[in-house]
Amino acid sequence: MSTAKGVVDVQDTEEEVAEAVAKYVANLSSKFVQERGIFTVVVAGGTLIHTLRKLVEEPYSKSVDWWKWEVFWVDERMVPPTDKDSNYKLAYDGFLSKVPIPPTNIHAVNVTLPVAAAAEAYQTLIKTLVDNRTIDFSSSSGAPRFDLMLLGMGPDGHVASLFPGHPLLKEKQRWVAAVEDSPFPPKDRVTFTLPVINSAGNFAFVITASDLPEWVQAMLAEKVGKAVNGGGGGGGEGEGCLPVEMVKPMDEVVFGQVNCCQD
Ligand SMILES: O=C(O)[C@H](O)[C@@H](O)[C@H](O)[C@H](O)COP(=O)(O)O
Repeated sequence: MSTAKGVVDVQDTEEEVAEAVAKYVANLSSKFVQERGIFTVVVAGGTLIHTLRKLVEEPYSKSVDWWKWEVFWVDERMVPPTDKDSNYKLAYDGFLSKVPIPPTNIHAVNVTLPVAAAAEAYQTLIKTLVDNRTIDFSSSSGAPRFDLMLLGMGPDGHVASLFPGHPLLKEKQRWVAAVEDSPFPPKDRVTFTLPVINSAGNFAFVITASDLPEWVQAMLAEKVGKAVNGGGGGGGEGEGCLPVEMVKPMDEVVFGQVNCCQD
């Protein structure tokens, strides 16, 4: 799997998407472990974790150097880590509990704090890890550069907990922000902002839902078309611009199925 800019990997089935994603992540893991001795990975909630299942099966469960992984969340819902809505629980049950990543390398949002304090604490943690070079830094954007960001897209075009029309889409300074009015429950969330998402060293959209509304499919097909042509996507910051359209990292791979991201 190439990691060149604007790769689109459309498979026939979800099973094949899961295979392709596992191979892509395992390859990047070995590249970064070799180059940096560390692999910083950001995950989302949603169906992504289920799609990652092949990565925790053989051969990858044995070949990946899990001890070098540092794991983060692009967004978290402010519920206890035992709650069915917790992104931590989702990732722990489906992924993290199955591989030997040291617990100290698993960086969850502190959901015991009030949401604004939790966002600030997560940003402080990330700053500390940038300062000690665990997380790479993009001098061009001034934001952390995670080695890999694995994201999904919501049915309304939301990414992380950045929702259509939300003022946080214009955030330029903060790396992590609190959301207290999520249109999907729970209302309180902590999320990375676009400057961090767009600074990712490698970025993959993993989109396997087949029930996306037609207008979202059309928008995605357009984004995919732009990626195929090597562009970073169009769209500006104007009103009505979907969060997914505002995601423009340097190296983007879109994984999808034939029935989800093609016209
Ligand atoms: O906490 C969240 O809600 C997620 O991080 C969110 O951004 C998710 O990735 C999308 O909603 C896609 O979800 P699906 O993969 O379930 O479509």
